[in-house]
Amino acid sequence: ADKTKFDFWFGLSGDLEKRVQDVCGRFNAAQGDFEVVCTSQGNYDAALQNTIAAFRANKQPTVVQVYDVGTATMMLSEAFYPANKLMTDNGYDIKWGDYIHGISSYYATSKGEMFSFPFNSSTALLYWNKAAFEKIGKTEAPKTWEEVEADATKLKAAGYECPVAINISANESWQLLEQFSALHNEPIASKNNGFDGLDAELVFNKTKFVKYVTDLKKWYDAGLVKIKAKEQGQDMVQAFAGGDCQMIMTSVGDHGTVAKTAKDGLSWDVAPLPVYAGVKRQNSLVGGASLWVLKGKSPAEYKGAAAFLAFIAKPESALFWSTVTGYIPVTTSGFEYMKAQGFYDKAPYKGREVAIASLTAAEPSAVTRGIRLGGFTQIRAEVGNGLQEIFSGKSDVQTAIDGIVTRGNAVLRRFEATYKGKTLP
Ligand SMILES: O=P(O)(O)OC[C@H](O)CO
Repeated sequence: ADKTKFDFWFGLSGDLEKRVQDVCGRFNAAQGDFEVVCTSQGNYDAALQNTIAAFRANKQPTVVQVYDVGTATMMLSEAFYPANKLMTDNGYDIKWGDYIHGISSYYATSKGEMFSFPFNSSTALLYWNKAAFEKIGKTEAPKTWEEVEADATKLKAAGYECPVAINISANESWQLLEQFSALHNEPIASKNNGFDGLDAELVFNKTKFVKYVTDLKKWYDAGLVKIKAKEQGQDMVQAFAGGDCQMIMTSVGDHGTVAKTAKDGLSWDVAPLPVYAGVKRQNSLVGGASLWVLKGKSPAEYKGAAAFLAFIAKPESALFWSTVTGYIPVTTSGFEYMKAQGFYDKAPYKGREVAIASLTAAEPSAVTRGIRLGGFTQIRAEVGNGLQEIFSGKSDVQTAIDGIVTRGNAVLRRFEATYKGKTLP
């Protein structure tokens, strides 16, 4: 019999795009009834925007990967088939309690229902060059921002031209604003980062974030921080893997890519992101994306989607996916299976446990559960614009961050008006 084909659109690109294709290939090889056709949309923003546009034209895929901060937009969109309902309708008994609580709670409704499947979960980490640190007499990564400044100064004096590299596009709102705020237990927005109402307002122009960006700019002016971008030939991950820059902050999802592309002999490791001295470290935010099923497809396609999602949820799939990327397992059974297989005892996977330690450093607070704000793609774009203004010297830090908040709040008010009378589920 002919196989039922269905589409899966996703946001990951580069090496991670190939790894998603590996997962699709494994599913297609594992059974004979369905064929998932997987297509990268280039990045997370595009995956969400293209899906919304396709939905309007009735050309949507059956399954789509939506990043963490797209959750509110999806939940209010009425474009999806709830994951929990899809699985029940197709005869699967998914143990939702098997999903690691900090991960499932990011995506769950206020009643604890799961409308999407956690897939690639991450957090941001500090990647550091051990050999360079040895040159300045250190065997450990800096734990505070004060230490980062001191270490970067010494690295610079020792001849390292790029002690810290950052990217400042919209995407890095994640590390620079969102993760930083969570670690310092500071809100991004009122109403518990939006979880408690569509009338939330951005507040990060009045938090420690302002001091942080002020310091980053000061360190940039002193040559301790360099800005990298793919458009200029090298993004920060490439700069780190190439040994050109000694510290970066990026997703543990990039761990596999760094391991694979690191220049010969590069000695490196990962550590939790630093916090300012005297701050009690909070848990970092769960990053990554979840998988949503869209409305308007045939029963056969839904059967395929359910089989695909059940396949991904298996412990063996967790082991495969985590091994080839850097993403953390999203289920307890996956994590236990990986430990039983000795995964974390082997280099270079050892360091991956740092991500779990960072995510569980404290019981999540009201502002470290996640972010649930509408239109967050546009808000991140505003964060990117504001950072550009600051680092190009066009605007002072406070003025630029006030501007991000004002424009971001306008995005939130438009979203609220679109869904007038509705509340988050
Ligand atoms: O780079 P990722 O996949 O860990 O995702 C980072 C952010 O959570 C995306 O919103």
